[in-house]
Amino acid sequence: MLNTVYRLVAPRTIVPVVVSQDTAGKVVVRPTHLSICNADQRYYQGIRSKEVLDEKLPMALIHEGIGRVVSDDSGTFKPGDNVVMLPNAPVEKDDYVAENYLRSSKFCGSGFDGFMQESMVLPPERVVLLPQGATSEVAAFTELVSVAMHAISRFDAIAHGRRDRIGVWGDGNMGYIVSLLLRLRHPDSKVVVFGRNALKLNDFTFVDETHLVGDVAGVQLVDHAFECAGGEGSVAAIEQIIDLINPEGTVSLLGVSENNVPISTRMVLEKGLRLFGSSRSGRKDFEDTVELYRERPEVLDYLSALVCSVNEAAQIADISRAFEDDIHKPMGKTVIKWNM
Ligand SMILES: NC(=O)C1=CN([C@@H]2O[C@H](COP(=O)(O)OP(=O)(O)OC[C@H]3O[C@@H](n4cnc5c(N)ncnc54)[C@H](OP(=O)(O)O)[C@@H]3O)[C@@H](O)[C@H]2O)C=CC1
Ligand SMILES: O=C(CO)[C@H](O)[C@H](O)COP(=O)(O)O
Ligand SMILES: [Zn+2]
Repeated sequence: MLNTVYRLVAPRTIVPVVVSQDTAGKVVVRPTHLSICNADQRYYQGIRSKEVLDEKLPMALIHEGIGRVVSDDSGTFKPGDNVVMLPNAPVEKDDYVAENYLRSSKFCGSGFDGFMQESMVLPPERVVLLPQGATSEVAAFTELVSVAMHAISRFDAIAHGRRDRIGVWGDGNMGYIVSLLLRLRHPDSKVVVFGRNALKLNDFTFVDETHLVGDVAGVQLVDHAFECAGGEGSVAAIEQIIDLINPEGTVSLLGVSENNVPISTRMVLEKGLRLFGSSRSGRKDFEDTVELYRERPEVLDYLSALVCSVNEAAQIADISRAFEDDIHKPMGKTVIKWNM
């Protein structure tokens, strides 16, 4: 099959390339709704180092997206099925290391072509059926929800059992989704969010407390914490977490930083903290996320608060405009209605 792939060849420069792809045993999915992640912006704007850009470009961006099945040579899906596409492609199995941590796995939009393609040709294991009625604009960023699901599952396995107060640092998309899933998964815990923007914190209607990071005097310590700030914000967030967490607490790190983050290891030692990182997600996390949409459809309503804009893309200029608009958005996710 001939397929057009829209690759970033240099910062802010996207070109179409026609490639031939083998569809034997594969599902052909026409992307319908894509969503931009901060990781895409780091490539689009050329924020990554020259070495990384030289190594990874040209590459089609985007690893958050859904689509409609066109054909399936494996017989797993029917034409017309609405599905979420999984960006992680493991090439081996390990008894201890999850698929998203295996160094051999291929991740769409990070070294391998992402979803900015006319059609995606995927093995059936990299496709999950969406429930009927799942709002497309929200389902578009299911991958981000699955990352939060993954981090919370790891937290559940690692953190000690006193979970009276769980702190979440970051008032953006990741902070919102982690807080929402914590609320559902740990209804008896108090979810306490720390952010930099009063306006964004107003949207966290389902949590117990919100605090501006500059105004934490008298705030009760938390038992465990999630860092969802990323970028330069990670430095201050991790410093404050170490200050405001009880001894033997667990800190889940989710924010991606371009530069190394200095950490007060003295206090990590003195408090006996456990810091663990989580990156990306695996098939089980996608299945759990879709199951959550099915069982608790109100989650989709809460997530819809994150849809900042839906931009239709029918030509390359539209894709560039969506990326440029995303840079200046006040909050939330930029969704692209993909008509390429
Ligand atoms: N681990 C993984 O697999 C994944 C990681 N990420 C990463 O997670 C991070 C967050 O992503 P996302 O939520 O979409 O980004 P957003 O920009 O939407 O959110 C980050 C938020 O954190 C706020 N912030 C900055 N500094 C602090 C601080 N010290 N304390 C509390 N809040 C702070 C920012 O405020 P302000 O805007 O005012 O600076 C902003 O509102 C990014 O680094 C992203 O790359 C994303 C997807 C998956
Ligand atoms: O967004 C993400 C997953 O959803 C991760 O941040 C992303 O995979 C990191 O990749 P890269 O090394 O290319 O920045
Ligand atoms: Zn991402």
